[in-house]
Amino acid sequence: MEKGLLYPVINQYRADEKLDGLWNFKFDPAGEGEQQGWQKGFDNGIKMPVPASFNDFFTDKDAREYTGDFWYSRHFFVPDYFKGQEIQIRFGAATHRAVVYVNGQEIRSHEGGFLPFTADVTDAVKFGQENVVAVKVNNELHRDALPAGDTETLKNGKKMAKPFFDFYNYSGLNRSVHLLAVPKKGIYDYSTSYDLGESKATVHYSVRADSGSNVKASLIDENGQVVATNEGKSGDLIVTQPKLWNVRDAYLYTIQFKLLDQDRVIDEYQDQIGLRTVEIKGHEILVNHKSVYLRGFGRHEDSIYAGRAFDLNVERRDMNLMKWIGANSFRSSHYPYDEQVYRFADREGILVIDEVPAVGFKMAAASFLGGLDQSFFDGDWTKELYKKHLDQINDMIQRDKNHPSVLAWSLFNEPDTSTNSAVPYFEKLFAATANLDPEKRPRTFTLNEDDTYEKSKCLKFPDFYLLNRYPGWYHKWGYEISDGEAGLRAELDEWQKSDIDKPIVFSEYGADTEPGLHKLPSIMWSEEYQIELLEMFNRVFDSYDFIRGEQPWNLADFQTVEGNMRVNGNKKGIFTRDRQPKAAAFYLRKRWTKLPLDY
Ligand SMILES: CCC[C@@H]1NC[C@@H](O)[C@H](O)[C@H]1C(=O)O
Repeated sequence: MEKGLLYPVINQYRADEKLDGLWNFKFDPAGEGEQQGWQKGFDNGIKMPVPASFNDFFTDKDAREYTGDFWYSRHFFVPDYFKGQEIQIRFGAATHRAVVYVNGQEIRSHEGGFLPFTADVTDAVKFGQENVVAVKVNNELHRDALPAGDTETLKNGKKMAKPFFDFYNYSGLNRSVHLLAVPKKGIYDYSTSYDLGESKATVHYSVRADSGSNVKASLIDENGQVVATNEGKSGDLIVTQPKLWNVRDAYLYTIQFKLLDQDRVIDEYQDQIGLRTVEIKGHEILVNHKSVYLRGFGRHEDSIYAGRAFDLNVERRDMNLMKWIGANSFRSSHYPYDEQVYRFADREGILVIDEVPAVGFKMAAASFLGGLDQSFFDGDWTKELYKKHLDQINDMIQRDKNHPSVLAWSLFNEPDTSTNSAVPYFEKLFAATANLDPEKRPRTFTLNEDDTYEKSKCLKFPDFYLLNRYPGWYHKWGYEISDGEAGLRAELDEWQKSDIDKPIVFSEYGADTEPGLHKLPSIMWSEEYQIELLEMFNRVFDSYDFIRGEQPWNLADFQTVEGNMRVNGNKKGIFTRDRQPKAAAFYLRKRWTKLPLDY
């Protein structure tokens, strides 16, 4: 668990210098890096862009598919005037694990390829001089790590990733790297929660900072007017006539904390927040006590050239596509996205179901690759897996808890929930995560095809349900789709007859579609069939009032491992991988823009 994951800010107490750009890069298949002294830095090697996945830059298959250790290194200057500050190197993500060295000294290691971590390098840097950072990264997949998979060694001795999940194992320093100088006794974290009254809103805040200091908190509106202040490390900021953060109608306040030692300001942190509440009531999802019907997508951080790297240009385009089509939400399938994505969503009024990379926790996924027939939760890997799983939920909630866009936390994607061993694992995890979020937002996970109402043993845990269902594609496809609809309705009738009084959101459904393939009458893979499948699901959604959301899979086509079921990746996108519309995009836009934006 990280000490603090505050997003970097610049002010008179805090400096932030990005270390993005070309780093030196080397594969280390023989595991000889330390022995060769690479931890002291190296100037030879491939010039590798950061942030980026390394995979798609290469023209040879061994490099693209490389699995194992690989190294990054670059020089960086620490100015003399940073002296007295805590010097940190903050990695937005190193996929999947990393060891950080500065001037040859090992600083720390980190596990988890989709969340930030900070290396305190204060005692290792030379002030007023050039320094060198080296990072050993490893992208192997294991059953006791997130996301789950295996790493096999081929007969030629090369390692190969065998994911239990359907996205390419893009690896590297996928997000920005920052050199930070912050007060040694400063603000480590803050959290907020909200109460909305008739004509006022109360911001309950709490600041984690060095003992012996005090805090002056202020709330500032979009015109720069201070609308509320309070003294104390925790307390209330009360806003009269508040402008609430609403779905697709965002209003952001700046919250500012000044840390005082006696009456001297020693640190300051400012961030943008939105005044809103989230709750589940019966089978309704409520934002500011108003029912919301989710429309949007499962997504991936995925684009050509830089793979899984965060790309501001792609994010801007994706947000515009979602606004154009009439969406109001997305799920960060299947891992926490770059922090800038949530800041985009905060500004655009888009709701996010934030998902931890607990994907592939199902032997069916592994047996897709010849796995075992046991439960995923009674393997010799389960104990270690649980520790990492809880750690990454902790960090995801600690990192993302102050975003108004975050609606809920998804703790798994399509896990095994139908075996007896699943129950104690879920029991323990839901108990351990119950109080991590100061706002107590709903926790959930997606239910795979096999985890139906009658088969799943874990339906008591989630606060609402995310269903991934694929009649019309993985079964009852093509001309049989009418049977697929009948089967889907039969399952939903079971849900309806049950005493379950929680919302259901369809978080995945769809058809692989080759853009430009047209056929009358339709056949699978044609653009016409993708629309017919969506029409079938929408007929079903419109028949059950406890269905409170529709998020087809996926916003855009994305890269996966190669295989006889993938044509250069997963083609279930409503948009192509270069973000152009398939015919289904116009069909969904017609359906969704009929609804009010915030409905
Ligand atoms: C039947 C499981 C469907 C599966 N669900 C998880 C996604 O990550 C995959 O992309 C999707 C697919 O196969 O299209």
